[in-house]
Amino acid sequence: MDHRLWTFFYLYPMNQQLPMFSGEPSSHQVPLKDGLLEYYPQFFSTGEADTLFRELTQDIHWKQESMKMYGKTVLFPRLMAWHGDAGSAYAFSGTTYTPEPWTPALLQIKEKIEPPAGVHFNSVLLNLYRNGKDAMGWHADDEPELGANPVIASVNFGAARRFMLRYKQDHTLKYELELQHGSLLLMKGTLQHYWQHQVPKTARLLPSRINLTFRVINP
Ligand SMILES: O=C(O)CCC(=O)C(=O)O
Ligand SMILES: [Fe+2]
Repeated sequence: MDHRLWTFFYLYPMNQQLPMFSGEPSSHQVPLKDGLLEYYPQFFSTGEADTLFRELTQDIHWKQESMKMYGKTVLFPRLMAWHGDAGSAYAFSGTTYTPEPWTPALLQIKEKIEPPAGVHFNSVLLNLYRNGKDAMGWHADDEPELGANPVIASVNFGAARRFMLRYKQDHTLKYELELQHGSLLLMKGTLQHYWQHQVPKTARLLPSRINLTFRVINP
């Protein structure tokens, strides 16, 4: 099927509140060219998501990190934190991050997402987007320590934001969804080889949003 048709087909039901008749949260498979997304709009109940959002906002030591670009120090337009098993150090944009230990809230989330993800995660990168001006530019999660075809589990709390994907070799091939409060997005297969993703800035006045990407870091 034409890719734009897929986009329309999947985007429509994704924003609906689907009734859940079984105990399992419902999900949508998005079979992209050379990659796979699986979206669970209401993976956490609203009550659970509200509590986790509050706990993470308060308990994480959020920091504005910087990176060197063309000899200049540039602040990332968001706050970040890195948690995980001791020994899962992670190099990102020229800096090596040593993880803080797991907190009860992080362990609670990790235990709940591991069955659908089918892997045991040893680390999580946290990003706090303070308002619509905070963002993340185009990139792929393709650092060598993530291995060839990583499963990355992205968990979202707070303001809903656009999550855009583009095919690396043909930017007209695109997909986009709005990541909701309490949702889980699994990125799988060869997605990180062939696709980039971003969370764009918006002029809309938005409250804060927390995204967690659970990862398996190979030593
Ligand atoms: O905030 C998001 O939804 C994306 C986060 C992301 O791409 C990353 O942490 O690598
Ligand atoms: Fe990413």
